[in-house]
Amino acid sequence: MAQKLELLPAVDVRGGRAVRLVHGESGTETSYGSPLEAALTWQRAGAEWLHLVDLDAAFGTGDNRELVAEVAGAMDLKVELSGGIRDDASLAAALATGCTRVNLGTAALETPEWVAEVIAEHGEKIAVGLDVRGTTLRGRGWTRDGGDLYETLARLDSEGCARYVVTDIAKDGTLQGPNLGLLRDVCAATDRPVVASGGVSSLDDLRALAGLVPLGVEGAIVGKALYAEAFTLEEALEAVSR
Ligand SMILES: O=C(O)c1ccccc1NCC(=O)[C@H](O)[C@H](O)COP(=O)(O)O
Repeated sequence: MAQKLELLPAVDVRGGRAVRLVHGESGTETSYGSPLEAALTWQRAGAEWLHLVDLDAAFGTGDNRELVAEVAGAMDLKVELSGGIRDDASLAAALATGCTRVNLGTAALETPEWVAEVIAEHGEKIAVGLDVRGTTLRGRGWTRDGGDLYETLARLDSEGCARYVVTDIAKDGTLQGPNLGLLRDVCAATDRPVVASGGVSSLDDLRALAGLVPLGVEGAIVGKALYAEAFTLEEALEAVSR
């Protein structure tokens, strides 16, 4: 039986609040209140995963480390933690939350030797976020160019990276649908599982992503669509359950 698509509802934290951004751009925030309440809402709705992002740490405008640790610690589900994890101290703090895995972004572009080391040391606990405009990677909270997607993917594959979280920044927070072509291309370029992120707007988008599971898409992060109540998480889980 084909594996079902995993769903990862997102809680992005900025200034202590759960927010959504458009194209990941600082200053486009819509606030949705308490991150803990949001996370508990997704957990109560049956989520198996939470995608938890410290946006301040990603942008270099401070951090929400204690709050993120509180949210991660309150969860019974699996947590993928992202945002500003770039060195031994931030990685240790992230892993100490008890999260299931962390998502490295900027570090994979700027300190590849360190990333190779932590992949070798932590294996499945490390995913790399490939955040792209076209086929150009972006780091530092998606504000700086960081090289070619496929060259970086080949390097990370050779270093044993366990999985990738692939975001088309042009789609993120826009409710315009995921970039299925990009996901197909990435899946064709790697045998590692891919988590799709950005742009999900409808249950049909989720069904389309579920159709890519045989190609290597393992999961889908869903943010804005849940906060905008385009559908409920229960409906989303049902839509990808078969
Ligand atoms: O994940 C990061 O490190 C990050 C850094 C800078 C800006 C945004 C960042 N993440 C955003 C997300 O992970 C979104 O929650 C996710 O792509 C959901 O997108 P959508 O469903 O389109 O709201």
